Amino acid sequence: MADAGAQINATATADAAAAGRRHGIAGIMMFPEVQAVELLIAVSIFVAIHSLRQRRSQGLPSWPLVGMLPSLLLGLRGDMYEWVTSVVKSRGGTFTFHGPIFTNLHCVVTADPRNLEHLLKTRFGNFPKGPYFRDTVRDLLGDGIFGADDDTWRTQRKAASLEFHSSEFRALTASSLVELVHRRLIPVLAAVEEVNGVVDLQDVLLRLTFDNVCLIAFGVDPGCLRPGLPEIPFAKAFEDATEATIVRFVTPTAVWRAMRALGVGHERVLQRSLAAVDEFAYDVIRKRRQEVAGAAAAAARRSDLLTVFTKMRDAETGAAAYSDKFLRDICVNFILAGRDTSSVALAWFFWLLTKNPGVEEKILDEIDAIVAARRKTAKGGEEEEELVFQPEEVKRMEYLHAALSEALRLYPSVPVDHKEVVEDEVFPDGTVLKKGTKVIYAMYSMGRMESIWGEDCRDYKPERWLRDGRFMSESAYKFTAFNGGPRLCLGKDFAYYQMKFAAASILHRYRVDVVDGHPVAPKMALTMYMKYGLKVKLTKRDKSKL
Ligand code: HEM
Repeated sequence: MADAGAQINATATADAAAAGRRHGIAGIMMFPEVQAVELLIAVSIFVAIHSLRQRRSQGLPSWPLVGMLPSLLLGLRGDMYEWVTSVVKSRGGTFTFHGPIFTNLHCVVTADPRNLEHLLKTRFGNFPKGPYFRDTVRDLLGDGIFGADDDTWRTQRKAASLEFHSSEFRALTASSLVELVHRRLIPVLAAVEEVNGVVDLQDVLLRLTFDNVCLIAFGVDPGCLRPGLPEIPFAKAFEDATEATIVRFVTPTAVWRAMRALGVGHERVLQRSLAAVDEFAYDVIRKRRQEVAGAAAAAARRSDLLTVFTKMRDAETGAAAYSDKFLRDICVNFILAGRDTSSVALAWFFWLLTKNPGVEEKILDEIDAIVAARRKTAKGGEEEEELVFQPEEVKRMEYLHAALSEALRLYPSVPVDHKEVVEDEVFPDGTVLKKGTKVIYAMYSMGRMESIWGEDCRDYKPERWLRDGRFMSESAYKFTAFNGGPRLCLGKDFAYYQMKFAAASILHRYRVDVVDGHPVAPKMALTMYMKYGLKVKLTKRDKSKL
């Protein structure tokens, strides 16, 4: 055998030498070219076979070194959410994304309700937010509920849950909304209507919910929603800090850490805006502690989260249960959770109404019936100066509830969410998950799966939520806009109340028309903003109809 090998080698060397002799200097130079071409052909065949195999197994071509990144980049050029939807659908609900080597882009993406139930409820403990998420958001969110797991999360969840279900808190949410909608939102819209102007409704709604959630979390009104729509330093700092934090998710960890250490780029913006957020937060906390310590009448009346948590005492020592830093984290997390979610949902809802006038008619009929019933029972037929919807009336708006749920099904405020696998696991659909795998669940895609909602899944049909005219909720693992299981959105009831109150108050007074030609598209962010806002014109309704 050794001899045969040696003979082949000798023949090859002789052939090569002959080729070199035949071509002289040129032959010597050509020889490496021949090798390069052969190598290129070999690599091309390998890539083609590999890519075809991957195309079959994952629905996307996967290339050596860069994995599926080229497809992702192509997807990012268009509508990212639609791209994910098409891929996830082609794979029957779940697919594995292979990112480039040495990156943290590998993940499993799922839109299968069975997997969602497994992940959010059945095996909840095996799918925490995880250290990657926590480390990335820690500068902004600290140990607050959004990034926390285990006991840190449980303690806050329990305390906040008690508070969210208390009658004082409900009263606060109702009264703060009356104040914001009637003293601020309606006057701002009236001013626009009077001059036949155009306004970005998404911006107005974002201001409304930012002020509202600050009132609930801090007991302080930043005043974003005011005539002239002024820029408020705290709101601006909060927005900048959130955006700079999001950039970290698409930047390799070592890179943003280095940028943070050097104080450059987005990290510089983050540091500056965090300083402004903290200055505002610690100032409010200091004053509130003084108020609580002095047993001031004002503190006794307050039921915002900050006051409630400030009053909590350690059972053994009787000292304040929470540090200033922890109080800051609690408030910042609630503001993040509640500031944009309801407003972007409302923006999509108003846009859907302009496309579906039949739905708007039904909402108006429902509101008209409620208003008519109130007028019938009003003593001596007295007319109110201004119609303010009462909590029990808002509760009776079942069609509106369905129309908002349907908007959230198609445009969930949180379009995708993420978890990390602690121990090796298998999803109910058979997908194998290795320890440390990131799992993305695609809420936006779930609203567009025929397998979940039927052939008409892309149609806006509030009726799918109604049985005999009453709203019927869906499984949280099918309609995942509010998450599900132990981490179900804490603000869900409040958000519905807020959205219904604001929507009914606007629709009762104004017809909202999107400006002709205004482009509507989702922005690629952690929240489902409209990329270009929602430019609208308003027309006063004819009240004599009522
Ligand atoms: C339409 C409006 C809203 C939607 C669609 C929504 C959706 C969600 C989703 C998807 C999550 C899970 C996030 C995650 O774990 O990564 C969540 C969590 C949460 N939401 Fe909401 N939310 C809304 C409004 C609100 C409001 C107004 C508040 C409070 C004022 C709020 C408070 C929270 C809190 C505290 C959590 C964390 C729960 C936990 O981790 O235990 N949400 N929400």
